[in-house]
Amino acid sequence: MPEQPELTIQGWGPGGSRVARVEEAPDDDGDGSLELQADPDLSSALPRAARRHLARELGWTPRSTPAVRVGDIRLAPSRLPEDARAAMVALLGEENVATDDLSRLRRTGGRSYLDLLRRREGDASDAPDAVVTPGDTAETAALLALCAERGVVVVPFGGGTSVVGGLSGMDADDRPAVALDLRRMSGLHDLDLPSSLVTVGPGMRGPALEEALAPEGLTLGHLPQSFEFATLGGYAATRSAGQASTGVGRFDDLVAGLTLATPTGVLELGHPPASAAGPDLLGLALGSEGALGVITELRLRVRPKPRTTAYEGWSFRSWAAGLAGLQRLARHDLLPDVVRLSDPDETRANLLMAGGPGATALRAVLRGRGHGEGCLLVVGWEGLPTLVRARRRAAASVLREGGAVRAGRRVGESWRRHRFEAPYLRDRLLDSGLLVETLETAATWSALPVVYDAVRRALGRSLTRAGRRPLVLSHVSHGYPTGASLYVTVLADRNDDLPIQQWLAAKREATDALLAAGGTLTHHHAVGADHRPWLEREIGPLGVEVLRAVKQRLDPTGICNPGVLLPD
Ligand SMILES: Cc1cc2nc3c(=O)[nH]c(=O)nc-3n(C[C@H](O)[C@H](O)[C@H](O)COP(=O)(O)OP(=O)(O)OC[C@H]3O[C@@H](n4cnc5c(N)ncnc54)[C@H](O)[C@@H]3O)c2cc1C
Repeated sequence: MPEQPELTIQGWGPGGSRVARVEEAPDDDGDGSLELQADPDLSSALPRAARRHLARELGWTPRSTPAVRVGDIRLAPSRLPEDARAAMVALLGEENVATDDLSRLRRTGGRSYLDLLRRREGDASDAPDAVVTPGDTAETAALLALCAERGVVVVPFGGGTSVVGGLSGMDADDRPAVALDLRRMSGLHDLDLPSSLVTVGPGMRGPALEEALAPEGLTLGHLPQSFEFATLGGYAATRSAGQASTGVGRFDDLVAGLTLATPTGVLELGHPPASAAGPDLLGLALGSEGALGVITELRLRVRPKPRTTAYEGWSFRSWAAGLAGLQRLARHDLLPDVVRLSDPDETRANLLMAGGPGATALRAVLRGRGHGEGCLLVVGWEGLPTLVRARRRAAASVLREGGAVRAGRRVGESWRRHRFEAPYLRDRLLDSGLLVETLETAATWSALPVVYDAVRRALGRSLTRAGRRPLVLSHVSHGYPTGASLYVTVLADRNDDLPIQQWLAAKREATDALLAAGGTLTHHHAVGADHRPWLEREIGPLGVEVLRAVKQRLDPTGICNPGVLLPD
């Protein structure tokens, strides 16, 4: 298996060994799916109209707020006791127990706005004391037993793309901690073609799996925005959803079985194709975020690579009309594989960011049809040509009945081409004095409009400073018969004196508001450290007790990622 590129330390994209720079992004991989915007300068990363729009909406003047040099990031010496290190070396070999600064820095935290702020300000106080890389399930289980005996916290580390503080390693007892890096377990172990099942190591990333499946004409089809760097084990541990999850299913739906190594033994979970042997324990491991043990192998459902794809745009006069249109598609079982309805603010921002004559012409056409303040919907179908044609035709007639107007294939194809670029742009906006963060939830069709209003109001209230309001961009994606997820991107003029407190207050207000309105705490980002104060509101005190009891049985000394999932 070829080396997978390292994620840069202070932002997004592949990084060199010292400096985190977006110029190091690779070229297009040739199949048109990863056209990355590798531009270090905001003025060329964003069209002038989009910059003017941001400045006007946010009352923001771009200013230079660069990250400190990676070499200036503060890192405390490793606290791993020498005898524990020696025992780990005896188990894994010297080359698989690292305590040097760069290895530790590379495995520090994830990629939330707060993680990035800390690293950009030179703070790595949450760094692990060592990085260990076991090679298989047996070594992982032995390492967990060793750490339990010696009181060393273990934080499984996949791609490092958590956006909920999943890798913070917080521990009430402040014990030494190791990052358990899964990169040595990234092989394809078995392909059961008749059953459409593939067995893989958890450290493998999506692009490597897709590359390995391509010669067989197969695909997994899980495409989150973090696709380039996140791992398959990370997806399972966080219950991830990809951009085509409406069609192919969430990552939970793709896991047929897995192996979970815990400090007290190894669990083999899942029995494809299906089983009625009591409650499904596989569900306990999915979304367990390293708090119950380490996922060391996965059996995943794969499917034929689609023979045809069709992406296109539609426009609705209003957000309410757009939501009603999606609901109608869901009721008729006609939701496309990719579905993404932007609210008026996101629609305007996307068209301005796209820039160019095509986007300008489209805006004029939409204005002419009374959709000037409307909502763009991107839809995509994939599969056998006859099925794609039939589903597309049926969906088109339902959309038209709901007042939608076709906006053309270029809208859909353009979204598809640029869909992995936003995190690169985020780095440039962070360099220019902005707060940029996302949050997500899901709600039933009936609750969704209320949740949407509540989140926007809460963010507006919390982030308005001296009359300057934030810009809140939302879209609905991942449709279900009963509802959909809501994804929110927020931009605001950063409070340079108290940037962390500024976001913590906004996040608190928004989370309280979305829960009160009937949304879930998280649709696909997981609980991590950031959401755990609210978990009890979602699953109740007895639910939390049940999880605690399971953890107590599998991890009696509480060394498995104690900073996530369960409230203090
Ligand atoms: C720019 C960006 C875009 C994103 N887009 C999406 C998106 O579209 N959809 C989506 O679902 N998420 C998205 N995310 C969130 C993130 O990518 C997912 O949560 C992903 O599943 C994390 O995978 P990872 O390998 O990076 O895990 P990590 O970040 O390394 O770990 C995440 C959590 O899982 C635990 N863990 C990791 N591997 C294992 C294992 N093998 N066994 C046990 N526990 C483990 C870790 O301890 C941690 O608590 C995005 C994040 C970023 C930064």
